Amino acid sequence: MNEIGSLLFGILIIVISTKLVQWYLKRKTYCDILNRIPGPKQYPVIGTMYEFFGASKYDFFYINTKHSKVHREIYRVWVGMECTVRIIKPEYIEQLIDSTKHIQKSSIYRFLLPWLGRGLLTSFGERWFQHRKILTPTFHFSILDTFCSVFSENSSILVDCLRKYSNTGQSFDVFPYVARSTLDIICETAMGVKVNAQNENVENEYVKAVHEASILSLVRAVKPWLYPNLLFTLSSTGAKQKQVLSILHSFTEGVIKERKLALKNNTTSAPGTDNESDGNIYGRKRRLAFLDLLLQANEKDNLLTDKDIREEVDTFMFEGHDTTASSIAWTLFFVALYPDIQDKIVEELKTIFQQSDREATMQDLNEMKYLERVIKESLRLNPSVNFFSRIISEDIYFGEYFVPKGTNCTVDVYHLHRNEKYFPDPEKFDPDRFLIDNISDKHPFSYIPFSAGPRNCIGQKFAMLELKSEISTILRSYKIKPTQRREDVHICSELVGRPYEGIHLIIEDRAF
Ligand code: HEM
Repeated sequence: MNEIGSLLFGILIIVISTKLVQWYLKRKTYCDILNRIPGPKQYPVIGTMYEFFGASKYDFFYINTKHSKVHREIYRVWVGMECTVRIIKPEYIEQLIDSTKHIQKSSIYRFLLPWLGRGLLTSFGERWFQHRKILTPTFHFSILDTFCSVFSENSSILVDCLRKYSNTGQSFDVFPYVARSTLDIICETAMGVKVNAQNENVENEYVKAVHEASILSLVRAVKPWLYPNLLFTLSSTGAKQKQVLSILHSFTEGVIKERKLALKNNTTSAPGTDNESDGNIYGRKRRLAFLDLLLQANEKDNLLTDKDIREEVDTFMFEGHDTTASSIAWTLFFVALYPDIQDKIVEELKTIFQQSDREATMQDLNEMKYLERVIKESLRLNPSVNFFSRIISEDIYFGEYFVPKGTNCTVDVYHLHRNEKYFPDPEKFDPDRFLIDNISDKHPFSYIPFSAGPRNCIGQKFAMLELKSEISTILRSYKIKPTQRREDVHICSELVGRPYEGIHLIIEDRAF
């Protein structure tokens, strides 16, 4: 090597070393700041991921949250080289989610992108704002009113599907039945198509694929070596995901295609069709499917592309059926465990329906105040969304702890709901915690099963009506009894917190 070559080589080494030192110092300062927040011991590169080594996917929830029992307000974990600050204190949660600044979901949601794309759950910025504005009217009170008959019809089909177990003493897992029913409901109400999943006797392919896609996203999240897309694509998890996504996307594409065709042939009650003016179709009030609004925005105003629609449909199909299925199953479990609470619900239903077997209307559902408290208490103890995450978009202080911009921050809903200050004897199932007099002195962010602030759950009113309709219809037909003890049913937190072993019930006909 001549002199110039050696000189250039020397300069290159100096530049690279300087950059490395700069990166190291910056990184060290960043890590030092975050390591002031308490949390488990971390190691270079792997961070605190060693906790997941050898664990089965069913342990994720308990590993993820075991530190919340020790650090009751805030702590940090390191997913490889990425820090996540977990917050449990209502005041910190309010700072994060009540603000319009920290609106972007955390980096963990990127694993949902192949499935849900940039739908409402995963998008941010102007795109999120525009889509939320387009979608909000679909959950208007007057539209929900027209959905109540769909809730009732599908709840009755669910009751029929369960009849074979009644008075037999045979225990069965109610979860798959409920999941098929909530899938039928979301398809019919939001998408305007009937898929009749409840008529199938086998596990529905779409429901099964949702389950698998949730697990695969989580498996990837705890294996940093699968983060690079290329490595993931080559892995067995990547291959499985490809297969599962093809089932999910063909299902939603089919739903969109069917609805588009129906709109074209004028066989629906969509806005802008001949049926719109009469306000009544097939003896029912006109229904405005969520998908119709999207298709309208696509056709008339060019606001949404075909891909945008597919992504929103995937998001709503997932958010709209898995969360509710889980909440219904958990609530049925609690109601089965506590017969006195079950009796009180039935008393309320007798007052409302006076022995009639008519369908529940919106007004009936609004009168189910005690059942509402039972559902709220169930969502407190086993929220279907146990955690959700954001990126800190501006430097923030949580109490004495500084968290720099760009850090992931997770809200631990499960442990928030067990704060003894707001929920004394937190493991006790007590629906009366939600009596008006008992909630007035609670921190507004101490109970957030549907999140809160600008990115709260858009479907929460829909969900509450659906839950009441399904649970009340079941209890008007059957007495339900548990076959598992509470301590034996574990949470399997994929994206939604499901009962790991299912919810096994015994049912008997009820003379209503
Ligand atoms: C018991 C049932 C439900 C629970 C517990 C629940 C809970 C939540 C929570 C906690 C979030 C915030 C998630 C996050 O920030 O990552 C959320 C968002 C969302 N939920 Fe729900 N949800 C339920 C039912 C539904 C239903 C029935 C629908 C649709 C029909 C729905 C649609 C959505 C959508 C689209 C978002 C994203 C909203 C946005 O970011 O603007 N959810 N839900």
